[in-house]
Formats: sequence, C-alpha cells, structure tokens
Amino acid sequence: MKITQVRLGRISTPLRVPFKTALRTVNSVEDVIVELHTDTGAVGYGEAPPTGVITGDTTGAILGAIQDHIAPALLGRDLDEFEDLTAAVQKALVHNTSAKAAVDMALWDLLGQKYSAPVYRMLGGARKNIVTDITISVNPPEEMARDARTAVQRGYDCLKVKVGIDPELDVARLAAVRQAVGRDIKLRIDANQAWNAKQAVRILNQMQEKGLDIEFVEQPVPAADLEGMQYVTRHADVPVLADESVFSPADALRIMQTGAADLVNIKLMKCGGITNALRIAAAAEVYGVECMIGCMLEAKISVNAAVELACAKKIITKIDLDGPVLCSEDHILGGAVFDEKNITVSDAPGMGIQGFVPGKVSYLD
Ligand SMILES: C[C@H](N)C(=O)N[C@H](CCC(=O)O)C(=O)O
Ligand SMILES: [Mg+2]
Repeated sequence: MKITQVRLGRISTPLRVPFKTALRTVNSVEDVIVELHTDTGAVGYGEAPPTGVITGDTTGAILGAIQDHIAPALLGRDLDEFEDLTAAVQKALVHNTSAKAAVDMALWDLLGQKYSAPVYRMLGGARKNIVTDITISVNPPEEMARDARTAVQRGYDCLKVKVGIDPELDVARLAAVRQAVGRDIKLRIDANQAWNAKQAVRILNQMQEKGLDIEFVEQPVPAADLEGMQYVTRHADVPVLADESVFSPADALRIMQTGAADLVNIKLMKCGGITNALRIAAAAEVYGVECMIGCMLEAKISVNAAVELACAKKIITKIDLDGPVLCSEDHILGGAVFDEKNITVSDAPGMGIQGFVPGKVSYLD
C-alpha cells in the first residue's frame, strides 16, 4: 500500500453555544482535514484544529506544515515502513504538533485498514465503551449554573467547569454550579493557566472548605511554571492534572519524575498523534500515573482517533472527549457513536471513518 496523495481541506462545524475559557472564546470548530490516498484505493483520515493559544498552531501553519514539510516525507512510500513513516512525520519539522497529529492518525487509520483490524484492538482493546464529561464555559455564576443544569438534563454526570476569568469569582462560580446540580454530579475544574501558585492553593482550598467536592483541577498555573505546578500539587487539597504543561513524552516524564502533578492530560494535538500518545501512556503505566484523554475544540475525526486510544489503554481513566457533543452538527460519516456522554468505538477496520457529508469539506485542490 503506497501513499499516492496527501489531500488537504477545511471543514467548519457550528457550536451549540459559544465556548469560553480563560484563554479564548470560540463560536465554531474550524478544522484542517487530511486524507492520505493510496494505490489500493484505501484512504486514511486525519484532522487538526488551530488552537493557537495552546499549541501555537494556526490554520495556515497546519496546512503549510503538511504541504511543505510532512507530505514530501511520505509521498511514494509504502505503509510497510510504518515505524519509519511515523518517525518521518515527527522529524519533518519541529513543533507543529497539530499537523503531525492529523497525519499520524491517518497513518494509523491506514494500518488498521490494511490489516482489517480496528485501531483500538491493535493497540490493546481494553474496552468498547467510554463515558465523557462535558465542558461548562466560564461565565457569570448564574449563567454557569443554568448551563450545568442543562448538561445534567442531557444526561451528563461529570462536568468540566472552566474558571480563571476574574479569579475572584471562581469560588462563587463553583458554589453556584454545585448548588444547581446537587451532590451526585462530579465536578472537575480547568483554570487554563489563569492562576499563580499561591492564588491557586487559596482558591482550591476555599472550594474544598465550602464542601464543593472538586475531583481535580486542570492546569492551575502557566504551562512553563513547573515549580508552581509542584507547589499546588503539594499544598492544595485537590489533585492536580497537567494539561498545557505536557506536550511531548519527555514533558510527561519530567512531570511524573518531579511529582509536579498527580495526573496528566494526553491530547493528540499537543503530543503529535497516537504514536507519541502511546509513549506517554507507557510512561504513565511505569509511574502509575492515571491519565485523562482530552481534546481541543475538534470535530469527530480527531476525537474519534482519541476514542480509539482511550478504548485501548486502561491507564486512561478520565475522559474529556466532548468536542463532537458541543457541536450542533456532525459532517463526518462513520467512526465512533457519540450518544451524549456515552461513546462507543467503531469495530470497522482502521478508525471507521467513511468520509464527509457532501459539500461540507472545502478542498485545497
Ligand atoms: C473541549 C475540551 N473539553 C476542553 O476543554 N479543552 C480545552 C481546550 C479547548 C480549546 O481551547 O480548544 C482544555 O482542556 O484546555
Ligand atoms: Mg485543559
């Protein structure tokens, strides 16, 4: 199976409501689509969103990285060179993890198709069903309470609550959400780097003293502040999960070796795809550190790839794969079934993606 064409396109998917974090506000999901065409007719699918505030990747950068650097390293090569192909993706240029992730997942899709096996089974096949949380955007407390109630009515029993815009409001935000949803709903929070270490400890301990029962806090302090992360991990009465602090397998190892966080968030867009995500999962198994699998604001192809990984690896115990359910439309055919919080992986060969609703992808060629 030889790679004959790397086809690129763009797809836009509207959100149900604007998505707001301490880092950005977005109204739609904008993705780059990658199709790896082969001489057998098989097509591998990949996708990458431009999350400039986290990865530094813009739409133009993702397209340019693939077109000018990654595609030339793959064209004409046989899938039997799989190890070398995945390495070529990572070595084609530095950074640009979203572009790498899109192409890496398309290669895994092709591998599964070639051997008629679902990717999650090739990687371990731990389970077929997972349950995701859903994100509550950061807003005034009463608006967040209303959004949390709506999420619970949709069947979600675990909410990821965004905080960090005007931190003085964060305790009130969580109190309003807890009051709205009752004690049986799990609440995890994501500050997206908004606090400093002492502020984080103060806010988190206030939340726990008020009995708000926070499961864990995601990325309380700036990504590069590993000492700050360690300080919060040691002093706050809430487990800490590293998100923006962990891009590469080396980042994950550093966090685990220094005890800078209790948990790590694997995202394909940060680590450059399934190949590196497997390395992070392996390190986490060695260190006994549980992982979350997360997503950016992404539609179904790349979140589907994350589902394949989550269904393969038991060390991934926390699921934040709500990209597709935050969208009001689905333009992608095949793949996992997203039935609100319940996600069922596809048993089709590869990743089970069958293409797009006609007219929804704007191809570059
Ligand atoms: C969508 C997911 N639940 C999430 O919250 N991801 C954010 C980043 C999303 C973005 O800005 O696209 C995170 O975990 O920080
Ligand atoms: Mg996060």
